[in-house]
Amino acid sequence: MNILIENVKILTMADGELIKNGNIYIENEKIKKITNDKIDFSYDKKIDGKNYLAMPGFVNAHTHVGMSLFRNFSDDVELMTWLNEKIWPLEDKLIEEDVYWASLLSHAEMIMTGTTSFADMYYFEDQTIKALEKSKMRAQISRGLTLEDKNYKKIEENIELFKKYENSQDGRINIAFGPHAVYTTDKNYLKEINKYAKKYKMPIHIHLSETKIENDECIKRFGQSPTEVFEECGIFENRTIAAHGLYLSDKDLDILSKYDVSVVHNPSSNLKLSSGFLDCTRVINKKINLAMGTDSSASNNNLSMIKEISLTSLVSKYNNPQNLKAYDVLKMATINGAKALGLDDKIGTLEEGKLADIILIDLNNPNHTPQNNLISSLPYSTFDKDVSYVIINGDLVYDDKKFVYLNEKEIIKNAEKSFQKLRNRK
Ligand SMILES: CSC[C@H]1O[C@@H](n2cnc3c(O)ncnc32)[C@H](O)[C@@H]1O
Ligand SMILES: [Zn+2]
Repeated sequence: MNILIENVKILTMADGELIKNGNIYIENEKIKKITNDKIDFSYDKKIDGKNYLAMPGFVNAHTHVGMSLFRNFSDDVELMTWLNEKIWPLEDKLIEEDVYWASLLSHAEMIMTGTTSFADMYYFEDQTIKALEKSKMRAQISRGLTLEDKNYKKIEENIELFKKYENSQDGRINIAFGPHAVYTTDKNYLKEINKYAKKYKMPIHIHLSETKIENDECIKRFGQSPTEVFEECGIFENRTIAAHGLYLSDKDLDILSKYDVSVVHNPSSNLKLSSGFLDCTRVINKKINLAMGTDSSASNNNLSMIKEISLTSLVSKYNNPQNLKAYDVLKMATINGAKALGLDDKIGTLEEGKLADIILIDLNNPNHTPQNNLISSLPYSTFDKDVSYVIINGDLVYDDKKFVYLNEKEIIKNAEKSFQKLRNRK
C-alpha cells in the first residue's frame, strides 16, 4: 500500500530536527520521501495532514499483553503480595484462548493510544503471535522463564519460538529469551540461557532491581546485587531489556553502561505497586539507553504510553523543573525504545528509508490550542483520544479513529467471556 500524508507538521525525532511542515510519501513498508515538494507518486490512500502532527509510533519496551484480563483485579498491594497472592494463582489457570483474547485486547488499546511496537514477556506467546497476525503490530516476543522449568523444557520452547517465528509476519516479529527475574531463577539456569542466547544470537528481556526487597534478598542469597548476578552469568553479553531498574547502585549502573543493556522505565506500575520512582536523569547521565514501558494492564492499569510520557515528565520534575525536558521524554518513548528492541536503524524516527511506523496526533483540539510549542504539547497536553491515525510497517491500521483490521466489539466480548471462564476454572 502506498500512502501520502499531505501538508502535515512533522516531529521526526531525528537529531537536531524539531518540527517541520511537509508531505510524507510512504511506499510499501518504507518512508520514501519527506519533502515540501510534490513528487510524482501514485498512492492508494491520501491523508490530509492539515492540523495533525506526524511522529514516530511509540515503542512500549516492557509489557505483558497476555495479562490484560487481570485489569483491576488486584489493586492496592505491593509487588510480591500482588504476584504471590493474586496474579500467580490466576496465571496457573490460564489457557491459550485467554492469552489470545487478552493479547488482542492489549493490541487494540495500544494502537488507539499510538503504540506501534512492544516488547513482551509472557506465557502462551504463540497466541500473542497469532493475535499479531490480526493487529499487524510490531513486537519482540519472549517466553517467560522461571525455575518452574524442570528439565529446561521452557528454554527449549523459547528456542522453538525463535526458530518458528523470528522475522516472521513481514519481519515484524523478533524473539527474545525471557528469564523473569533474579528471584525466580538461579545461576545455573541463567548460564544455560546465556549459552543459547549466544548460540542463536537472541536478545534477552528481564525484570531488574524493581524493589528494595528484591535487592536485599539477592544480596542475602548471593552476596551480590541482581545486576552483578546477571553479569556473572553472561546475560548482558546479549542485547538486554532490563525492566524497572529502580534500585540500581552506582556500581550497577557502571556495569550496565559497559553492555548493550536498555533500562525500561515503567512509571505507573512502579507507583501503583508502591515500588518507587526511577531517577531517570541518573540513568541517562551514565549513558545507558533509557526506554519506556507500561508493564501490564494488571499493574498499570492500562497500556497508554501517552500516560507514561506524561507521568515521567511530571514526576521527574517534582524537585527540579529542569529535570527531563519534553524532547528527552519523547526520545525514551520512541528512538530509545527502538534501540532497546535492536531496531533503531529501522524505526523510532521519521527518516527516508526507515520503516513507516507513524502516528498522527489531532492538533485541532482545545487541549492543543494555541500551538505555542508542539514538542511541549506532547508530554504536557496530549490525551489518548488525540491519536487519529496509526501506520505500522507502511500499513494503515487505525484510520480516523477506526480500526482497519480489528473488531473492537468482538474483542471486548470475548475478553470479558474469557475472564469469567478463567475465574470459575478449578
Ligand atoms: C514469566 S512470564 C512474566 C511474569 O511476570 C509477571 N509480572 C508482571 N508484572 C511484573 C512486575 O512488575 N514485576 C515482576 N513480575 C511481573 C507476570 O505475572 C508473569 O508471571
Ligand atoms: Zn513486568
